[in-house]
Amino acid sequence: MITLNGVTKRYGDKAAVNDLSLEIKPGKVTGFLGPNGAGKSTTMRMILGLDEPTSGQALINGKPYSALRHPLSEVGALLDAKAGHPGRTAYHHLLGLARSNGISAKRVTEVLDVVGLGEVKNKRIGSFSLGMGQRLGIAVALIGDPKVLLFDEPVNGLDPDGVRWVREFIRSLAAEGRTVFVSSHLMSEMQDTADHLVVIGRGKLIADAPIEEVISGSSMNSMKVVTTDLDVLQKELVRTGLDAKEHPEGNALLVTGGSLEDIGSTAHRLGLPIFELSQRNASLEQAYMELTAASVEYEAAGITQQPSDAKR
Ligand SMILES: Nc1ncnc2c1ncn2[C@@H]1O[C@H](COP(=O)(O)OP(=O)(O)OP(=O)(O)O)[C@@H](O)[C@H]1O
Repeated sequence: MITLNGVTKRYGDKAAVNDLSLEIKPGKVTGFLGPNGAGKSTTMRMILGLDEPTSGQALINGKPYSALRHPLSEVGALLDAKAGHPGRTAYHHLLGLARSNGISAKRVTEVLDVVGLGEVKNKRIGSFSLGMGQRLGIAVALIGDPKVLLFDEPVNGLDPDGVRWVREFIRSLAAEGRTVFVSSHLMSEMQDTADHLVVIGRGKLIADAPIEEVISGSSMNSMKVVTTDLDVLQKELVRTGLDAKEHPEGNALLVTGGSLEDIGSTAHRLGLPIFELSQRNASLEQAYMELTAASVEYEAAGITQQPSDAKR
């Protein structure tokens, strides 16, 4: 479990992280989202004891990182996959880390197998592809068999096979009951990986909720209805407080702000037959864009963020 109690980090006048309180729970993947400069890396660094909060506390299993007696056995992190001397073999890179932390050489072989690097363990890190480097970074995070794991942009630059492997691996770690906290800018990837989301903007908490709740809160959730008299139905839906307009596909209405039942009962009351009544859920990307629209730090002049097409 990771706990943040009113954590603030100031750089001069600027609060990179502003009074953040959170509990990141075990047994699920918690996605960590926010625009560039929102404070994600700073938050992760404070959890890992690499930055000191200006005020508040960042705790791992109830203790600040500095108070952990065997840190690698309590928390593992993938922050920069390129860390490690290029002339060293994967095995020796991990062995050095294991030895200085009282971890057995057997565990080194074990984690190399777990991440699929067993056969290349005697190759130099410098010859590794990005995907292999990422697997090595994950092996480093796992070396002490910690219950808490942090991954900063773990699929950055990976090919589709690599992305899938990381996603399934991260999910399996949560399924084992570990606390898994993952940051990413790839919304579609987050939608497939995370159970719960924490969204921050300009250092402040914007959302802390199950992923379905974040998506269902989007105004981009819409319904399509097809009937014989679209004008009559549209007027009545608008009169009852729903937003109904012509559907971009034509010969239908696009309705937001109500439920399928609202539309069905209104049509029934008007005696109109329904030929199609369907719901289209927003994507995580659309929900995220709405949530963070007010907190994007650097926006290109003249470009407003438009949620992309609802079709996926
Ligand atoms: N060492 C530092 N000195 C001064 N300002 C800093 C420092 N580290 C971070 N900041 C500022 O704090 C804010 C948060 O940065 P941070 O890197 O945590 O954001 P982020 O959400 O990880 O961004 P990104 O998605 O771009 O990686 C930014 O405005 C950044 O410029």
